[in-house]
Amino acid sequence: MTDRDTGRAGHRRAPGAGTIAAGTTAPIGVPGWVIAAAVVGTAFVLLPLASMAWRVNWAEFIRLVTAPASLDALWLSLRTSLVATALCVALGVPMAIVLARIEFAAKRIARALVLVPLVLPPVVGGIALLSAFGRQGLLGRNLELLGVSVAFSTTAVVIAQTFVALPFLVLSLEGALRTAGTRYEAVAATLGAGPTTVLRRVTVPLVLPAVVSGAVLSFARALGEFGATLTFAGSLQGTTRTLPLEIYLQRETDPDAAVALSLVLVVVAIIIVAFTHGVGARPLRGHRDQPRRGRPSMADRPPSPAPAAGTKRETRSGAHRPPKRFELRASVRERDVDVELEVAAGETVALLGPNGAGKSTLLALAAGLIAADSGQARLGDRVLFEVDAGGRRRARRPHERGVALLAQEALLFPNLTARDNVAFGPRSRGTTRREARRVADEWLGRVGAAELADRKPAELSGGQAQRIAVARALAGDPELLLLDEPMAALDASVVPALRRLLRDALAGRTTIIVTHDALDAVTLADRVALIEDGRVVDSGRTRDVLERPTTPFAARLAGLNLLVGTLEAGGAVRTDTGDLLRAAPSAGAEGSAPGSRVGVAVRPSRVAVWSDPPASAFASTSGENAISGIVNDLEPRDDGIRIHAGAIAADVSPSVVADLDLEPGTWARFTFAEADATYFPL
Ligand SMILES: Nc1ncnc2c1ncn2[C@@H]1O[C@H](COP(=O)(O)OP(=O)(O)OP(=O)(O)O)[C@@H](O)[C@H]1O
Repeated sequence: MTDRDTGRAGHRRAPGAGTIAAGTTAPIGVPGWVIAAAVVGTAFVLLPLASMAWRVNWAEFIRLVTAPASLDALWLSLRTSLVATALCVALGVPMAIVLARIEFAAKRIARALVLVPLVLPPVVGGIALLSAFGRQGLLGRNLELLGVSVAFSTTAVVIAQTFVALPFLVLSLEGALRTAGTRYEAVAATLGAGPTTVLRRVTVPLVLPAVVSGAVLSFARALGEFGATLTFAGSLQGTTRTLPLEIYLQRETDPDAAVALSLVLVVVAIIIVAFTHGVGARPLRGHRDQPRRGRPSMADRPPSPAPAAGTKRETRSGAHRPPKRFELRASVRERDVDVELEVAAGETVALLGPNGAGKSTLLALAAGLIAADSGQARLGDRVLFEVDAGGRRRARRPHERGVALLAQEALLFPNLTARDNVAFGPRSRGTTRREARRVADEWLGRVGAAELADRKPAELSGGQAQRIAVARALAGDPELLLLDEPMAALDASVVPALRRLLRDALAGRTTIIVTHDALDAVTLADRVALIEDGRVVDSGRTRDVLERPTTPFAARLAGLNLLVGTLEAGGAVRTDTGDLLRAAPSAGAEGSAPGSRVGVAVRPSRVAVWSDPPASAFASTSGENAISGIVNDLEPRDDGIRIHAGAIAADVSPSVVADLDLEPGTWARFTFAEADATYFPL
């Protein structure tokens, strides 16, 4: 059964959770022939290198590699490769960011062209460079007029090396950026960070290992560059004759020197590869999936409870900006979402709906993470976005909205400590470093995480990380707080403490909380809005919506059966499936006219189950309501078994299921008393 069917939160796996833990080897073995082929492959790579080491004239080695011409070449190679690497980083990082983060029409073509030098024979690259920068080249011709001669200079060596090495950096960094995704960047923007701050404090630190390994690979490629350099820069000792060129020349005149210098290059290559693997193997991690072993620290325990309070309104929330009213009316055609929602100043609205209903889309519209095709949103008297009749869009960017988003996962920035994570919002909004840290410490104290301030996210459990994420979202004092299933990814044991924390923190704040859990709606929200198939289908006081569900989803959420039908004269209800039911009118339903559409609600625990009904007149003679149907699901529950048959469900004990021999496909009769059912207008 799916979440959509039940309307309840599906169990979401913690990242990395699984039968075989990440990092372990699956105990299924590897076929012997694969191992044999791998050994042959390894020998194929190592044999030439080992042979070269064997050929080296060790007695003369030092003299050969320290000859003036060799040292000149080595020194030139190192200098030019370093400069080329710096150029690769300076040009390649922006190129990779544009390719990974911006959608534009000719993107595939642009990517293919950028990567061409990777597959081009280097000599062809050299000719291309001559065509651009040579004396008669497209640019070179003009440079010559200015007295600048590029070809056959050390500058030409750097250009040739950069030309062939740049794709390595772009390729590895673009892949890393795609893998990292944009979720951290979206969170940073909603905390108030502008694009440059997001790039500097979030994106680059996240992919730093890829930048470093890409740079090292580029350096290695630059160091080994031969064909393009020879064609474009020539072979002038001390000016353009790099180590590979020197080796090539020496091969004719002094083979021992060529082999010795080759070995030097091999050693440099091995060091580079080892270093790249070391860096690449250490990706930045988010929080741990499991709590630390050993004695639980204070911070592993739930935070101290909020001050005793009767209702959400009465709880203390600390000083913050006056709350603002939020209004949204928007459509997103691609997702078939067309929603309208208002949240009063200081109110918390729980947004409930089945999977794919449009809840996250609504939050993304409010946060500015996706664009609407029509409509507008306002926060107080500020317009967040507006699409006019002609389709022209005016929108504040996410960091200009004063809207904070707390997602299912904490998404703490892995490179920052807990304190710096919480200080991120205030810092992004221009607060001094000192003040931001003070605010961060205050919030960490409020969420019961003061002693975690200096830990990195990788040293936190999921519950701890989410508490710090709450502090981070609130430290920037947002005018609208968006919570996207903030407890869905957490272990059940830490949920009550976080719910208490939120209950305190949300008081007096304009908040939308997406949840699958009716308990969240009851304990945290003033009002609920139900969203189904991209439309808000119902909204109202939490109690009212749950007591008088108007859709099957809402009924399931409230743990009620909902039988929809038409009111008949005399107060009975004829359901859409033809059953005649008697139920008490709910408050406000007394005046309903015959022929009006009504819903009948009854708790599954008040429904009795019988084996296949022979007596069709049972209902009218016994005073009980009766519905017959084919059992389509048996659902284990904490206190028994829920039997589903079409629109009705009944909670019974396992012994009843055994006695009646119930299983999917069998007929059963479901009965309930008139006094246990209420009807209300739809
Ligand atoms: N990135 C996307 N591109 C295109 N369509 C999307 C994208 N994300 C969601 N959708 C579609 O938009 C609709 C609304 O999805 P949304 O994620 O807002 O639902 P939801 O109520 O948040 O669901 P869930 O409870 O599963 O998170 C769905 O039909 C979904 O398939």
